[in-house]
Amino acid sequence: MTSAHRESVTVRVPAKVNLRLAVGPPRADGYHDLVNVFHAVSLYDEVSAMPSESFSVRVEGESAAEVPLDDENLAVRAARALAAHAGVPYGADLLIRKTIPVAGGMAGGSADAAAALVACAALWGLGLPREELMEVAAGIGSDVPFALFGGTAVGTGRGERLVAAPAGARLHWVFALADGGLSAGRVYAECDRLRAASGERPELSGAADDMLAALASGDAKAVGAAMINDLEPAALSLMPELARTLDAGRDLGALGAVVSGSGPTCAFLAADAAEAEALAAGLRRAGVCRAAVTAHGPVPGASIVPASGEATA
Ligand SMILES: C[C@@](CO)(OP(=O)(O)O)[C@H](O)COP(=O)(O)OP(=O)(O)OC[C@H]1O[C@@H](n2ccc(N)nc2=O)[C@H](O)[C@@H]1O
Ligand SMILES: Nc1ncnc2c1ncn2[C@@H]1O[C@H](COP(=O)(O)OP(=O)(O)O)[C@@H](O)[C@H]1O
Repeated sequence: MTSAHRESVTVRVPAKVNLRLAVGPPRADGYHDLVNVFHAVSLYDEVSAMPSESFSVRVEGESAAEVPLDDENLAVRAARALAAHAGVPYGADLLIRKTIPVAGGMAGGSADAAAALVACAALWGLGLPREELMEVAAGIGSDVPFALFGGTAVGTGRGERLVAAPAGARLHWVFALADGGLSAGRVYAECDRLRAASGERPELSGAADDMLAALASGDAKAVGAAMINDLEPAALSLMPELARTLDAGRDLGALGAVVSGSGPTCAFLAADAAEAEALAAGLRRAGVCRAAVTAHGPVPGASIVPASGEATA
């Protein structure tokens, strides 16, 4: 491996929460059209890429055992896809330091894929514009482009077509982590099943209007009131115990309480950092979650961590 421009590149990448997730009817390709207001939060994974002639991955962190180490790993899939896209013969040894809950509805695997794209593009000296990385990202998974994009954004199509949303004020969050995970595919299928049984007809037009107005106003209370996740009934149907967690957060004064994406992590909005800490402590005391962590948003998407001595990456 002689052509790599660096010894190693490390990228920090945020988790997401869905501030508004509107789900349309199932499409012919098995996916659903969405209006998906993504919001990047300060809960991060780190992915380092080292030069190699082949592709491999190691994972460190509390939930490392739940992450696949073969080609099913989304970071490996992303690195391979980038090499194929750019037509380069390089490989990479990837190291993932995992903090984002696995299968938790916070897009940790997608985040790692986005981080691997940024890390390998730099490691291999590809000089690709972000837009081109976004195209490769969309081929890996619906949530991968947002992990590159960061901030707050509205995703349409499968969630991969992104437009930045008004920045608004800094938002303070508590995430209640659950035991076990939920598969996104299973939760979408359960959503379809519940809707078929009730005759509900989903409507995407204008679905994010209330949330976008609330974000633009900078009023956290309005944001909390506009938080709606169409996948929540399906996640609650598959994991009924989450209702207790959501109720506990509401009783503790959360401005908004939703299941994050396909779950089972529950997201609570607090008025400020101190209220978020108090809410997290209350959830722990109530014994309604495996762990409760605080974070803020919006934060930038996948970004290179400057090596020591480097001013910028
Ligand atoms: C629900 C969301 C909300 O942001 O995220 P998570 O909460 O899982 O992180 C996403 O839509 C998940 O995105 P992601 O996890 O990248 O999904 P993909 O790998 O593309 O697809 C996994 C499966 O989810 C279903 N799927 C996904 C996206 C979409 N717009 N419609 C779907 O029906 C399909 O059954 C697909 O086979
Ligand atoms: N790098 C990765 N990190 C986490 N999960 C991964 C990764 N690569 C593949 N996966 C697989 O993707 C599934 C969904 O993971 P994740 O993205 O964490 O959840 P979610 O889609 O709920 O946000 C996991 O159960 C795991 O099998």
